Amino acid sequence: MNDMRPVERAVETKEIKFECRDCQVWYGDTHAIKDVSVDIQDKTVTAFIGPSGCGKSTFLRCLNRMNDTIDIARVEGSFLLDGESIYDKRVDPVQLRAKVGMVFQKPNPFPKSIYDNVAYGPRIHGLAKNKAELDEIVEKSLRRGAIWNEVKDRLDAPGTGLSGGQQQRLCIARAVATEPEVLLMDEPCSALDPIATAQVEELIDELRESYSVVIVTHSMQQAARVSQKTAFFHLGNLVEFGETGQIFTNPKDPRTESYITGRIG
Ligand SMILES: Nc1ncnc2c1ncn2[C@@H]1O[C@H](COP(=O)(O)OP(=O)(O)OP(=O)(O)O)[C@@H](O)[C@H]1O
Repeated sequence: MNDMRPVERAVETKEIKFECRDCQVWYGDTHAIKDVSVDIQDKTVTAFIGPSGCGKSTFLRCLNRMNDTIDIARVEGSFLLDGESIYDKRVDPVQLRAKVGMVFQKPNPFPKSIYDNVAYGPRIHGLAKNKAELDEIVEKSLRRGAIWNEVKDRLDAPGTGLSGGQQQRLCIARAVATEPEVLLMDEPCSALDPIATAQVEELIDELRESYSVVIVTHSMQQAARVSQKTAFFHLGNLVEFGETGQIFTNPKDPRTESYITGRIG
């Protein structure tokens, strides 16, 4: 039979990496995150946007238990990574942070060589059996961080001697060296010039092929350029979450519209 019906295109379904439900965070009496529920997909860049103090970084830090390090912070709700609670008593936060890596606003290489910056995580997690394997991990990670060509001849030089943009790519290489599944980035370009920012944005787009990436950004242009999903936070609430294109062109909530058109922020 000559079947002329159009071939149905496979719908691209991405796995849910993080399933967050009814999440709350308090700092003492300050209710910083109010009843937030969101699904974060694998192999996707998700941007968290919103005015200063709305809770973007607080929520990001919940995803690898960085708020545990803040005495007055209290976290409630369900945070499931691949279906398992990351706040379960059996979960070791150090192991969790190898799986859910983080890159900070200000590049923060250790006061060690470029090589040792990247080798640090694999060493403490016992990921290499010998020096040759470690060398391989370091090279692969620096390549993923899109900085290998710039540093391959000076791996023993201090990481702190690199330019700001190179330091940030070194920190990304360090974060991917432990083979994480999720990469959290808290305003990773805010200390970088436009050229270094463009390099890191390009890198984020490549990292999406392997990881689930969550980025906090103050730049709506950046969110629009690098992310496929966007979450808009306001006063601790997750006001709107959806496809980045929809959030920026056809927001459903008037608060989102006010923010993206520059009326609040
Ligand atoms: N360590 C802390 N101790 C006490 N309060 C905190 C702490 N960190 C954040 N807060 C408060 O929690 C709320 C949310 O802050 P958070 O830093 O998560 O917001 P943000 O959206 O990331 O802001 P920004 O864009 O300015 O970085 C704010 O009211 C802030 O003052």
